[in-house]
Order: sequence, then structure tokens, then C-alpha cells
Amino acid sequence: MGITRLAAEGVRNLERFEIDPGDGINVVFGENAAGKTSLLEAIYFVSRTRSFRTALPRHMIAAGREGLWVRAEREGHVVGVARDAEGTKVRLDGQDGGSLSEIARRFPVQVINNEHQRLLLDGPEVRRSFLNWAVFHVEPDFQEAWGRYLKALRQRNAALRDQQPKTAWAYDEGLVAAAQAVDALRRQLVELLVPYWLRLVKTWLPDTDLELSYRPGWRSESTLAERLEAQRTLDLQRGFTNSGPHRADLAFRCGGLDAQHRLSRGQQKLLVIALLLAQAQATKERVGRDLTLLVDDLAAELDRRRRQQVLEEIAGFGGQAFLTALTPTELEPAGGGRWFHVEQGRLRPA
Ligand SMILES: Nc1ncnc2c1ncn2[C@@H]1O[C@H](COP(=O)(O)OP(=O)(O)OP(=O)(O)O)[C@@H](O)[C@H]1O
Repeated sequence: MGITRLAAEGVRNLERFEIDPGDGINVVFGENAAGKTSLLEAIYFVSRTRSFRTALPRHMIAAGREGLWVRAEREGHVVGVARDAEGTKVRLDGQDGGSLSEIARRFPVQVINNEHQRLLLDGPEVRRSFLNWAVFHVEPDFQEAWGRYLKALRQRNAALRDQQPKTAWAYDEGLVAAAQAVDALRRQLVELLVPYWLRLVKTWLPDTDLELSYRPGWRSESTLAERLEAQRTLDLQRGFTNSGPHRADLAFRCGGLDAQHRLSRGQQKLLVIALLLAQAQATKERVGRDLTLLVDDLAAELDRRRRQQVLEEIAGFGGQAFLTALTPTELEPAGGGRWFHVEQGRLRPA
């Protein structure tokens, strides 16, 4: 079950609204600048207490207003998130406060937009953060292990910066233990993701020879403990730890080369959508929870057939999805879903 009621006020150009989204596909259509992405942003905000468009939540507050709020109901829980000059306030089931990770777990969302091509085109940091976020949703132990690893890494790096080798090496044991836990959880997730991802890319991009592999952050022919030992001089010279899960990455290859150099824009988009849908599937399979998919401007860069294939996959996924479109015909195959029209900030069931 997804979000069954959604209300908000003061979000960008949107007038106050209250809607009852459907459990499957919800199409939000309207002209440029009508407020479609702002609606997805409001849904994201109630789950993650931040925006996917801006690092500054105050940019989301409608011009001339003091603040905004968004409220969502899902599976008997109500979460409300408000933002004003004093900051962000969260209420879960009528109680002030509430842990942000608890809310993110209860109201899980996944954005799929054109920005996501960065997962393929940017450096490893963006893929690592995707990986961490995906593992967080399915492995309750990950947050603790990753926190423990980062703490040991910070301490080790501080000692390396201060040229205190004995102090630095004293952290190795704890660092390696936390690294093994992080690595094992990431591997489990990748093993879950890859078959879904492969099925999708083979259907959508049948003429490409695509592979996805996990790189743990150190050379696979040695253990991390061995690697740290072998790299001590380098670590001291550079003043930081050169190997470990903080250097992990996902590698997309096409015909044996980096996929980003071989794929067209549309192909890149499909590869990334396949990854995000694989994550949604993995979460469903592992913890039985559907991520609410927020799909902005699916039609851009995709031909009609590919668009339809993606839509069928999203519909088949069975969870809740919000998709934006300029016109209702753009996403015709979603005929069975619920439709909303947004016009100059006014959102109405269509
Ligand atoms: N803080 C704000 N207050 C009021 N209006 C805003 C604010 N921030 C952005 N806007 C305006 O809100 C409008 C809706 O933007 P949004 O990105 O939601 O449109 P959209 O329907 O997704 O458009 P497109 O199809 O072009 O992507 C834009 O005209 C934008 O300038």
C-alpha cells in the first residue's frame, strides 16, 4: 500500500491541495511550469524532509509565504513535515519529533528523473551514496556498521595526517571488522539487484552487452587487511587511507568498456531506470515494502516503444508510482491508473 492521502500548503507554486492517490499508477499532467515536479518534491519532502531539487529547503516555500507543510497517510501512519524560518519540524502519528530514518523507512520513496543519469556519468561518490541508501532500506544493520567504519576511518586518517603511524595502525583491526560488515551487506544487495537489472536491460536494450559489477574499494586479489598493510607507506605519504569501502563503486560496462562512453542518452536513461527499479524490487523482496516511485518526465529522451516498456514494468511492479507528463496522451498505457491535472498550481483529479 502506498500513500492514501496527501495534503500540502505553501509548496512552490502549488495552491493548497488534498488528494487521494491510487495505489498503483498516478499520472500528474499539465503544461510546463504548472507545478508537476513541485508535487513530486512535496511527496519526497514528507519522506526525506528535504528536496531532491535544492539543498536549501527554503527555496521550496512559496514566494511571499512564511512556511510550508506536507502531510501524508500510509498504512495507518500519518507523517507531517513543516518548514519555516525556524527550521524543519516533523510529526509522526500526532507526536512531535520522530526519527528521520524511521520516517524514511515508513514512507520510502524513490525519485526517477533526468538528474539520475549522473549515476552513470559522475564520479563514484554518487554511486556509493546510491548503494548505501539502497542497502539502508533492506539491511537494518547497515547504518551501524557504516557509522562504525566511518568513525574508525576518520580516526585513522587524523593519525595519518598527524604522521603518527603507530596510532594509525592501531585502528586497523576495528576498521577491517567494520569494513567486512559493510562489504558483506553491500554484496548481498548487489546480488539481489543484478538479476532484476539484467532482465530489464536485456529487454529494453537487447543489442547491448551490458554488465554491472561491484567494486569493494580494494583490489579483489587481496583482503583489506593485507591491502592496508601493503599500503602503509603510501597512506602515510598521502595522509589518508587509500583503500576500503569508502572507495567502493559500481561499474557499468558495455562490450567491455565503460558504459557511459558507449551508450546514447536514451540508453543511459534506460540503464539507470533499470537500476532504480531493481532497487525498488530488491526492497520489496527483502523487506516486503513498496517504495513509492516518483517518476519525473519519463517521456523525455525515450521513444514511444521504450516509454511503454518502462511504464509496463512500473505497472507490473505493483507498487505506487507518481508520473509526470505534459499531456495525458504521453503516458497512455497507464490508462488504468489515477489521473491528476495541474494547471498554474491548481491540482485536481482529472
Ligand atoms: N518558491 C517558489 N514560489 C513560487 N513559485 C515557485 C517557487 N519555486 C518555483 N516556482 C515556480 O513554480 C512553477 C512550477 O514549477 P515545476 O518545476 O513544478 O513545474 P513543472 O510542471 O514540473 O514544469 P516542467 O514541465 O516545465 O518541468 C514554476 O513556474 C516555477 O518558477
